[in-house]
Amino acid sequence: MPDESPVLPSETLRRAPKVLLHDHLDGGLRPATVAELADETGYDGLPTSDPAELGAWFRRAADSGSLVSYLETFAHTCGVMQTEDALVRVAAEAVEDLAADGVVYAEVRYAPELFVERGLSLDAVVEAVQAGFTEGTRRVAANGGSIRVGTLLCAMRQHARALEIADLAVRYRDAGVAGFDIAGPEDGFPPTRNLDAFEYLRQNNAHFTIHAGEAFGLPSIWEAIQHCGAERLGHGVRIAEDIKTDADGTVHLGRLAAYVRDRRIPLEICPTSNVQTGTVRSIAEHPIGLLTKLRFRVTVNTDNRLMSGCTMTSEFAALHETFGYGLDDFRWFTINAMKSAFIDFDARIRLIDDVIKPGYAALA
Ligand SMILES: O=c1[nH]cnc2c1ncn2[C@H]1C[C@H](O)[C@@H](CO)O1
Ligand SMILES: [Zn+2]
Repeated sequence: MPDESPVLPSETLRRAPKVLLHDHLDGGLRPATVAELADETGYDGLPTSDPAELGAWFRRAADSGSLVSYLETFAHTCGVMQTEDALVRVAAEAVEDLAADGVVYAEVRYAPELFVERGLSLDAVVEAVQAGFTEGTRRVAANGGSIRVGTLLCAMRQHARALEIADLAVRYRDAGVAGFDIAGPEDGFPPTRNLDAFEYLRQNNAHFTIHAGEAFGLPSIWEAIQHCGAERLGHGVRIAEDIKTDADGTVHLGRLAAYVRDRRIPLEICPTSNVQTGTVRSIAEHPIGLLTKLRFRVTVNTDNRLMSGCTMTSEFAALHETFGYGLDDFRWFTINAMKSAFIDFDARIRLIDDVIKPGYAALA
């Protein structure tokens, strides 16, 4: 770890090409958009309509120390995302915000089943979000930028619609849906409740990740990989519980941790979110330091930009400040993420060779 590395200005980190695999659409709205959509759609549940106060409120409420209370504020973002117009707007703005943050490839996820309260069909939800991503990508290109966005469809663990959502992901895979995920409360909702969905996805050669090893420990990670067949782990941070370090610094990997590392299973690490949900006490104590040193396939992600008040740039800045990571480390996280994306191999290689490597070389 390059402790003596020079201080990297935030603008350098912003310009560095970044790849984001774990970002929730309903966790990344602009506060002003939440307020305006509430007004337009007649949603009256917000604590305030002032954008600055609203942004601060979301962050405070998410600093909750538990995943279950962290998830409570999504009722408000989902509350204002119940029309096609709202979904198009939120999706288009997400792409603009990610591009402004220096993200060159993103997989943005959401649960279609949360946007049907006012009568939209699941298909209409997916089509509206895809239209928004297309519009956002067009606006970025019109401003001289470039970004590619893929979609992951989530099923909520506490509902019983995973097979239906898996089918939706397969049906829309040629329209921009790159994969599937399960999200929501982890404790009490093991991933094996959705085995039929994972079986269906595997039969259809479709990709999926699973939120696991955030609010629940090793059994959740083990089930996600060995029973369900997850290709990546959403968070996966509690794999550190299977790693022991002796007083003399010798490290021992348990069988599950060794398997995750040997198979290069990507960890979608979201440092700030993990502090907010109480998964870890602080960024300084975050196992990303150990996992990176041990060369797990670590990726860095935002999770929920609104609730965490973060961006990819700010997550990189926090890691730079806390662990002394420099551009070589950020390039490594970025290439790890690009290799782990759910788009085709040729496209991943092209982004690595034509965008990421030259982008870091230009900063060096
Ligand atoms: O970190 C998370 N863990 C589990 N579920 C989450 C996390 N962040 C967001 N979600 C939930 C809330 C959203 O409504 C849902 C789909 O984006 O996923
Ligand atoms: Zn998440």
